[in-house]
Parts: sequence; C-alpha cells; structure tokens
Amino acid sequence: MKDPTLIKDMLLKAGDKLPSIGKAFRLAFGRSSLFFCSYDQAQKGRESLAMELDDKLLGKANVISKNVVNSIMQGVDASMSIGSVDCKLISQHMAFTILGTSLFGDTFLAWSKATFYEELLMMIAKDASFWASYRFTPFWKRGFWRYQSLCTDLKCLTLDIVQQCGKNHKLSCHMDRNSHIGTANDKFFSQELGGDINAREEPCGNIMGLMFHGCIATTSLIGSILERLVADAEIQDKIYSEIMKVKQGSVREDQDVEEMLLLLATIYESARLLPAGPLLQRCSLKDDLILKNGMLIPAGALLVVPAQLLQMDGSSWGSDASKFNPYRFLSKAVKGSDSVHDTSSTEEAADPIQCSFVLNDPNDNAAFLPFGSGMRTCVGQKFVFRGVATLFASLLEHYEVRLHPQLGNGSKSTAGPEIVFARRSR
Ligand code: HEM
Repeated sequence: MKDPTLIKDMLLKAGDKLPSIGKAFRLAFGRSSLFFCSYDQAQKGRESLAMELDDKLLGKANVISKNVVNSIMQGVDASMSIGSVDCKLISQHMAFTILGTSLFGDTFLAWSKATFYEELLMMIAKDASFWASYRFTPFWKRGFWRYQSLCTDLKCLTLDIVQQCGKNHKLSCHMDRNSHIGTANDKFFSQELGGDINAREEPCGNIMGLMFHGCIATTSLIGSILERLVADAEIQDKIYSEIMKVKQGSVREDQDVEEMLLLLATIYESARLLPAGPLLQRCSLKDDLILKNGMLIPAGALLVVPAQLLQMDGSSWGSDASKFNPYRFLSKAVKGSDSVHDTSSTEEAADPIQCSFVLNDPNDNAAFLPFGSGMRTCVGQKFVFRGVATLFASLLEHYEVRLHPQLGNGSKSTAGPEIVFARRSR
C-alpha cells in the first residue's frame, strides 16, 4: 500500500497495538493503561491525559515556564565552559528538563536526584527493546536481573519525586492550577499518584512510561532541530530576525511563539526529516477492517507503516523531499486577497521578515506522520510543538548555535556532533 491517504485511513481504523510494543513498557515499568496494546484499555487514560494537556495549552503561548527555560540556559552556559557540547547529550538534557517539569512542576528543578534519574532512564532506554525481544522473560540471564534492578531504582526515585511534589503542593495550595501538569489537582495525575488506578496497574506506571517515551522522542526532535540549524546558518539568522521582530512588536513578557512562523515550520520540517521512530505498528485485535478502497484487513494482521520512508517520499513532498526546506510548510499570503499560495518552490524569494506568510497545518499532508495518526496518535503532539518552540525562541534569542569549528562532525564523543552555543551580544 503506497497511497498515504489509504495508510491514514488504516491508522484511523486500527485501534490496537501489537502486544510486543506494550511489552517493553510492561517489563520496565509494570502494567499501566497508557501504551497498552488494546485500545479499549488505553482509551480512558489517553482521554484524561489529552484533556489535561489541552487545558494547559488553552490560551497560553508558552507551555514551559521562564524558570524552566532559564534552568536550561544555565545548563548550556555550564556545559559551554568546557568549550563545546555534545548535541545528543544537550538535547537529552533539554528534553528531560521539559518533561520532568511538565509532569512534576518546578519541584523537579530543585530535586537533588534529577541527574541520577536522567542517567537511569537512559540506561533503561538503551536495553528496553532488547529484553522485551525475548519470547519468554529471560529469568535465567544475570543481565536481565541487573536491568530489573535499574527499573526498581527508577520506581523508587519516581515515588520520591511524587512525594516531594505532594509536600510542596500542600505547602502552596494557592498555586495556579494551570501552571504545571503534574500537580495533585489534575485528574490524570491525582489518579496516578493517589493510587486510584486499576488494582492490576503499577503505581506511577503511566508516569514512568510518559517520562520514558516523552524524553526519548523529544530528545530526537530537539537534536534534529539543532543539527538542521547548525547546518543552515541562513535559516538560523532568519529565525533570529523573526524572533526579534515578534518581540519588538509585542507587549508580552513571554515568547509569542505562534507568531514565529519560520521557527514553527523549522520544527515541523525537522520532525519530518527525523521521526522519533521509523516505523508505526498497529493491528485490530478483534475485528476485520475494511478500508475506504474496499480492501479487507483480517483481525490480528500485523500492520507496519514505514513512517520515515513516507516522510521522504518525493511523490508526497516533491523533488527536494530529502532536503531541509522549512518553507514547504509556509504559504505566501497574497496582499489584499484571502488566497494563499505554496512557497516551497520559491524559497529563495521568500523572506518571512519581508513577506506575509501563513503556516500550513502539517497534518494536511497525509504523509506527515512523526506523531502517528488516527486512534493511537500521540497525545503529546501539540504540547511538544509549543514547548519546543518556546524553548528555541529563547535559546536562539540569546545564542547562535554553530558546529564546533575544529571538532565538527569528525569527532563524536557519543553519537552527536559537537556544537557551540555562542552568546549573542546585544
Ligand atoms: C517529539 C516528541 C514526541 C514524538 C515525536 C512522539 C511520537 C509518538 C508516536 C509516533 C506515537 C505512536 C503513534 C501511533 O502509533 O500512531 C506516540 C504515542 C504516544 N505519545 Fe508521543 N511523541 C512525543 C512526545 C510525547 C509527549 C511529550 C507525550 C506526553 C506528555 C506523549 C504521549 C504519547 C502517548 C500517551 C502515546 C501513546 C498513545 C497510545 O498508544 O494510545 N508523546 N508518540
């Protein structure tokens, strides 16, 4: 099947996941409803989380607070004191801080065990798929017990931060209800934290699952954006001008990211070029499916969508499908008319500072699938776009990001290129 609209139809109708997907989460964090293979069991948790994330987005341009951005920038300054930073490590730390503060509030920033939590989560992430790939849980392997012990440590640490949140919450009950997702007032989290969950579920299982999935996926997106920006100084300069222009015209203290169209288009384009997972997997456990072209898919059939291939396919994205071109998500508004036209092919002529642009909904293209689609689509999509945009609006306002002049791509301490954050003088 090659037609993206048919693939979207399939993702809309196939609500279940393969048991093997849930297995990695179950083995590491115990039984939980989110990420569960059966849609019926995941539905309630999904809806409750989606409602809370939407609540947080409602009427707010910035879903991450100034404190969070400042803490990340302090981290950047500290890392830069040794000359350069590993792109993958700094992306991971940024993702971890965004997710941690979103779930646990500002308590997370002052939590002394946060660094250990980050390391532990990444150690588990490295081995999770491997241990889940055994058909029978490998109780006879020593390495498996070492892995399980890491997972137990993570559970203890999660309970610790949850308790800290509880204490701080009691101390500041007047705290703005919408300022953090993870306060005990919120339904999803109060159910999780108060143990008001299905007796077979692991306490905090959903929270650990969210930290795990959210951190890995957001690290990949932030890393992709940084790599595109260091490779394309011109786009970075234009985004900087855009940020300054929006700031000058705004009376708000926070970042007005919805006005920063080139920045948002850059985030879409970075997600298109490097989706967090190259494959989406689905099935329909109980019912046969009939697609809109009449094709029948039998119940239980394994459905795999090569998201990365679709997102690089010339028939959906044009002849420059493999190139970084954020302008493909912008349309030029024609003066004095309601009409807009696609600018992707006239990128050179288009300057977002001079011209008036409209941001396209990336989901208008059926081959845009970094967050999946349909019944099991990512619940965090809008939240991530807004959070990452807020972070980059502040980062690029204060720093220019470059590849390390000497080390460049050639010397990779881990997996990412070495990059430099140079403070902008103003
Ligand atoms: C850049 C960051 C992220 C990316 C690229 C991403 C991507 C994805 C993808 C591809 C899926 C599978 C969708 C499908 O099968 O159609 C998914 C599922 C999910 N995502 Fe994300 N995600 C990100 C961040 C987050 C965050 C921050 C949250 C929550 C705070 C979140 C919550 C979820 C949940 C709950 C599911 C499971 C849905 C289900 O199985 O029913 N994600 N995500």
